[in-house]
Amino acid sequence: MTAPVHPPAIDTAPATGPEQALLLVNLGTPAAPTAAAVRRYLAEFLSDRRVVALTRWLWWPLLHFVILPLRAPRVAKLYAKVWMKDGSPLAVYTARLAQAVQRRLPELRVAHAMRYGEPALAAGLRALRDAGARRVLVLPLYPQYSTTTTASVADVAATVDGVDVQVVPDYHDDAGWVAAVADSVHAHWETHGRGERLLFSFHGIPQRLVDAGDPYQAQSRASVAAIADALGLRDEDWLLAFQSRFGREPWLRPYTDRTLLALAEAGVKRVDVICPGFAVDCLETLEEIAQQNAELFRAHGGDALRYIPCLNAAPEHAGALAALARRALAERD
Ligand SMILES: C=CC1=C(C)c2cc3[nH]c(cc4nc(cc5[nH]c(cc1n2)c(C)c5CCC(=O)O)C(CCC(=O)O)=C4C)c(C)c3C=C
Ligand SMILES: [Fe+2]
Ligand SMILES: [Fe+2]
Repeated sequence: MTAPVHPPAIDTAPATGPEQALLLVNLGTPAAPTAAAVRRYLAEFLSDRRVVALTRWLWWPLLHFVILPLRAPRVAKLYAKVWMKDGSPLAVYTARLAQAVQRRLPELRVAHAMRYGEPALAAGLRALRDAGARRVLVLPLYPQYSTTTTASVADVAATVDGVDVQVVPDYHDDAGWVAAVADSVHAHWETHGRGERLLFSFHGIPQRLVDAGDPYQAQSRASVAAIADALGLRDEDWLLAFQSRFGREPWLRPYTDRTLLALAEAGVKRVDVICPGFAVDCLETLEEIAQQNAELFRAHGGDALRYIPCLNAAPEHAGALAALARRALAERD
C-alpha cells in the first residue's frame, strides 16, 4: 500500500493572486485504507448533525462504542479494494478535476477542499482569503442539493470571516453538465454496445428528510429526465434507484440493489448503470456498484452490469463546471 496523498488545498498557488477564487468542495475520504483512518473519517462525518440528526447524548456513545468499532475495519477492507496508487479515488479524481478546471479559468485561482478530512474546507477558504482573494465561489461537487451535503458545506463556509463567499446550491439541470453526462453514456455505448436498460443510481437519503422538504429526490428525478431526454430514451429504457442505505429507517426508494435483483430475475441480461449524483468516482460507485452490485446481478441470472464511470476529470466535465462558475460570478457582478 502506498502512502496517502494529501494534495495541497490550493492547486496552483502564487504568493498573491486574483481577487476572485473558485473552491470545489467534495465530501472527503479516509487518508488511508486502514481501520484507524476510516474510523477518524467516519467519526467526523457521522458527527455532523446535517448527516445524523440524533441528539448528541444518544448518538455519541452508539457511534463511538458500537458503530465505529464494527464498521471501520469492515469498510477499510472495501476501500482497499478500490484504492489507487495516489490515494483514495475520491481524493485523486477531485484533485485532477480541480486542476482541469484551473486550466480553463486562468483568470481565477482554483482550489479544492473536502467537507470532512483533508484538505479541510475552512482552512482552504482562509488560505484563499489570506492569499488575497476577496470573493470565493464555493462549488459543492453535488449536482443535486441536499441538506445532508450542500447545506453542510454552506454551514462551514459561513464560519469563515473576511471574505465574500457565494455557494452554488446545485447544478442538477445545468445544460453543460447534462450534455457531459449524456455524452459519457454515448461513449460507453460506442465501446461496449447498448445494454437492455440504463439504470440511474443516486446516493439515497432518509425519506424523512424529503418529507421535511429536502429537494434532493425531485432534483435527482429532474436530472434523470433531462439526461434521458438528451439521450432520446423511451420511458421503458431506463430506471431510477437509490443506493448506499445507512441505518434502519426507510430511505428513498426504490433501492438500487433490489432493482437490480428484480431486473435479473425478470430476465434482463445486460444492464448499464450510471451514477449522476456523484461528480467523481468513489467507494460508493467503484465498490458498491461496479463490484458488489455487479456480483449480485450476476448471481441472480444477469450476464453483465456495465458501470459507466463518473465524469471525473474529463474535459467535458471541467468545461461544464468552468462555464457554470464563470456564469455564477458574472451574475452577481
Ligand atoms: C449516515 C447517513 C448518510 C447520508 C444521509 C449520506 C448522504 C450522502 N452521501 C453522499 C455522497 C457520498 N457518501 C459516501 C460515503 C458514505 N456515506 C455515508 C453515509 C451517509 N451519506 C457513509 C457512512 C459513507 C462512508 C462509507 C461507509 O461507511 O459506508 C461517499 C464516498 C466517500 C469515499 O470516500 O469514497 C460519497 C461521495 C451524497 C451525495 C449524499 C446525499 C445526497
Ligand atoms: Fe454518503
Ligand atoms: Fe456504501
